[in-house]
Amino acid sequence: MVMLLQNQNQNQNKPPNFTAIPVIDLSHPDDAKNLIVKACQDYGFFKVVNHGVPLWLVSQLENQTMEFFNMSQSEKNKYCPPYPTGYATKTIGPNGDVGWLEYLLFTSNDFSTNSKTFTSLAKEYVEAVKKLGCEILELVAEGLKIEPKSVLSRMLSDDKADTIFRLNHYPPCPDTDPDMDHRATNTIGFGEHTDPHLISIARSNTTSGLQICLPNGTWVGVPPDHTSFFINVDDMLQVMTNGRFKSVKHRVVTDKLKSRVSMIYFVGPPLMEKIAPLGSLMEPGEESMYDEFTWFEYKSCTYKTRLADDRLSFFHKGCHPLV
Ligand SMILES: C=C1C[C@]23C[C@@]1(O)CC[C@H]2[C@@]12CC[C@H](O)[C@@](C)(C(=O)O1)[C@H]2[C@@H]3C(=O)O
Ligand SMILES: O=C(O)CCC(=O)C(=O)O
Ligand SMILES: [Fe+2]
Repeated sequence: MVMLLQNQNQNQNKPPNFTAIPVIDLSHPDDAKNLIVKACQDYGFFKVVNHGVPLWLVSQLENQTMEFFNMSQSEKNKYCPPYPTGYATKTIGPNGDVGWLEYLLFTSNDFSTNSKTFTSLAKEYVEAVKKLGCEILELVAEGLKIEPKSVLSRMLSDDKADTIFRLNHYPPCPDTDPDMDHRATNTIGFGEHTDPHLISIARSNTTSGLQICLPNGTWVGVPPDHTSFFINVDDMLQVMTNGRFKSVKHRVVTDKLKSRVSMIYFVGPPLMEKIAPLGSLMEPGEESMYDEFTWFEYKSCTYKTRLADDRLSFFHKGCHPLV
């Protein structure tokens, strides 16, 4: 893959690893519900183990995904239907963002590529991850002590849930930056952003690269763990918890020698779902930080902005969205 990414070599001086990452064991739901809420408040980010998604499924889908990305560029380009679904390289979104990656993006349950095996594995994986998403959203409601416990998970179990499945491939990037005196620099694979949805459920192979921003503004590296899932709090969950949970800012840097592959399932509500802080969560006299809007309105705004833009700021009480 030939890539020319001008001004993309940023010195991200390898940050320290996030050693305090909350690890939630889903085989102990009573502990898990409280630990999840704490993790969402403290970092907007946590890792789940004993998640119930079969590891054979995960690794077979990863192999199939690599088979796709290992095809010739001209073969892959056949899978570039009109944005936002299908295969793309370098460009992220419609507004000029670029990264050192290629990816497949599926916005429906149709995972068609050249391989029937890929299609059926992707279907099975997404079903399993959807189940995991419902379980996590139920635990969030239970941990927050709000009823019914399906108050969040119902948006995902709804047939009209607006989800995205994304497979990212970051080829090795042998960068050297003459301005940096040949010190190691890292090229941006996926620039910093928050995810717009409710939660994102992500995993990767054993190559590092994912970094998150802690509430004090420090960037930390997330040590890869190919058998676990990493959960991000996204913008919609920040709104629905009236800011108690923080949508986590994250980015991906490339590796000089190893390729990285990640699979992310973005859990979005039905397009016409009205999004506002949950009434059952609000303390007496607590003011809503956001005006009510639909997920469709937020999503439309998302696609009019750049990756690093603070999209939520347009929806703060009294601000006028770009719709
Ligand atoms: C630059 C962009 C890409 C993005 C849409 C956007 O205009 C801003 C948000 C981006 C993001 C981040 C999370 C997901 O990867 C994604 C699919 C999403 O819903 O919002 C991407 C969008 C994209 O790649 O199309
Ligand atoms: O590749 C990753 O681990 C994260 C990519 C990402 O943030 C995204 O696709 O929204
Ligand atoms: Fe993301």
